[in-house]
Amino acid sequence: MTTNQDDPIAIAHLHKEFRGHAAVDDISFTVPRGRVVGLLGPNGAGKTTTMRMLLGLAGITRGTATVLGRPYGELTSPARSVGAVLDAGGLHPGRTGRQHLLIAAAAVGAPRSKADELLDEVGLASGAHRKIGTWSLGMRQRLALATALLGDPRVLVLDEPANGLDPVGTRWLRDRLASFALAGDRCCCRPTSWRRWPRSPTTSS
Ligand SMILES: Nc1ncnc2c1ncn2[C@@H]1O[C@H](COP(=O)(O)OP(=O)(O)OP(=O)(O)O)[C@@H](O)[C@H]1O
Repeated sequence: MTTNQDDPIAIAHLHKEFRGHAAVDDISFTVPRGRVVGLLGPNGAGKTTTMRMLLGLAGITRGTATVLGRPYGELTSPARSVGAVLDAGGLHPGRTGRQHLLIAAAAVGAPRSKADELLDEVGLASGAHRKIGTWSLGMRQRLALATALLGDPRVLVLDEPANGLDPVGTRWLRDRLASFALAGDRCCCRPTSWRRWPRSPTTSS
């Protein structure tokens, strides 16, 4: 597959081995501006590992993965470049949703008002003062998405963001991602498990 290195996400001949076993084998794709692209493949096909390499969370064995033309580690303001949801289970259970978002806002230099605005937008305003440990999976997914949006990034990378969302939440997420991609020159990449599919991940938009 040919790739365009000018696209906001560009993956070229990416390969990852864990102790001699290939988790990702020579995958290439790009995510153009204004698009929401899904990465499809069965469990264990390497979707999450691909996203982790893109975000600098896993080393690359061979190939390249760039966001806005650079490896993630070379971005000058990563939070303003790319927002990510990789594991909504990683939130601190003893903090309230609002505490979590205020801490994250301070870390990326976003105003406190942005945290409250996003809590409202993702439908968590009424539960924001409860501890995250008491929240449902869908609520945690919404909070993770709000966290990813804090820096007003140009690119979103989301790993199975609809997990745990109710039908209304799933519809809201679809519309939100479409409007995100359409606003300016932004784009979104979201892996989705799909059983009964060849082992190598493929893309669809
Ligand atoms: N840290 C690790 N050490 C060893 N093997 C790993 C590690 N992370 C992932 N793998 C292996 O790499 C392969 C790809 O895993 P990955 O989580 O990327 O798949 P996936 O497509 O996201 O799966 P799922 O749809 O179940 O989330 C799997 O065989 C997995 O066991």
